[in-house]
Amino acid sequence: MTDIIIQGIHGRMGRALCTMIEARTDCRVVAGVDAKELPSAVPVFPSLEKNTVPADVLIDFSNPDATQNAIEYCRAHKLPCVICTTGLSEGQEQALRELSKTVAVFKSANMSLGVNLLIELAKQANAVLGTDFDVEIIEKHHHNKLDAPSGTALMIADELCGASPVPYHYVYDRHAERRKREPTEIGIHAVRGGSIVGEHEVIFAGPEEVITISHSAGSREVFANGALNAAVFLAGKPAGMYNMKDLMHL
Ligand SMILES: NC(=O)C1=CN([C@@H]2O[C@H](COP(=O)(O)OP(=O)(O)OC[C@H]3O[C@@H](n4cnc5c(N)ncnc54)[C@H](OP(=O)(O)O)[C@@H]3O)[C@@H](O)[C@H]2O)C=CC1
Ligand SMILES: O=C(O)C1=N[C@H](C(=O)O)C[C@H](O)C1
Repeated sequence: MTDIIIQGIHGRMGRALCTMIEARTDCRVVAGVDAKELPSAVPVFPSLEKNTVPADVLIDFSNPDATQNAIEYCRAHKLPCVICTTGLSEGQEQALRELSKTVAVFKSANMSLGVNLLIELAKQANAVLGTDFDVEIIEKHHHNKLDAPSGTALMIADELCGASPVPYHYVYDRHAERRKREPTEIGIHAVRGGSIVGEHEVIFAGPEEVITISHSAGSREVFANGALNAAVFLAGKPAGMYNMKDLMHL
């Protein structure tokens, strides 16, 4: 049984985690952390520093400031963590890499099986198509999302760059530009509206043909399930940086 603390327990993802965990026998939520005070079945603390409940893993779906607290708390308490919050600064990304030298850290901007498979398919497509095909990424999310572009869009672009000899650079949203597109660009575009859970499209536009690989999340359950699987996977693992490739054996 993996005992989990959820940071951001009263948020959209925190609530989805609490619902999904009820059906599981391999893990349970023992405490939460949230800026909001609301009734809860488990003790909820206003900050991790105030937590008094022992646990095996922390799952973080909050915001970058709270993630910074999680990094410090997990270092001090040697607590493995699953970091799902997006919009982190380069300094915070670096602090997570440092943390992973002493603690097991699982980090993914998208905990769904589908998006992580999409990344592998997109890398394969890019290797075949090369710079004859222009790469553009479009992401769509609900109107309450704070960061743009999405962590997933950036993760897709970073993975394409990492797997390609082409020195790509990113161009965001292409407004007020009057110039021709370069073949070494990856265009990244954000749409915000209504209750869209999360959609990502990778477009390879070539001479006379276009290939589009897309993923649409039907509900937050896909992210919640992925995060719970990651927490169970991570409990007891040695220090290191883990991601969905480790979980999915990609
Ligand atoms: N990796 C993945 O698969 C996914 C990642 N995400 C990412 O997860 C994050 C959270 O998303 P979502 O649940 O939709 O966001 P929400 O805003 O709904 O939830 C975040 C929760 O954290 C609380 N919070 C704010 N500050 C603190 C703090 N200092 N300490 C503790 N809790 C705090 C918020 O309270 P208050 O509202 O009062 O500020 C809120 O209840 C985002 O970065 C999002 O991009 C989302 C879905 C999937
Ligand atoms: O904020 C969200 O909702 C989501 N955020 C993640 C991101 O920024 O990529 C993942 C998912 O698409 C939902």
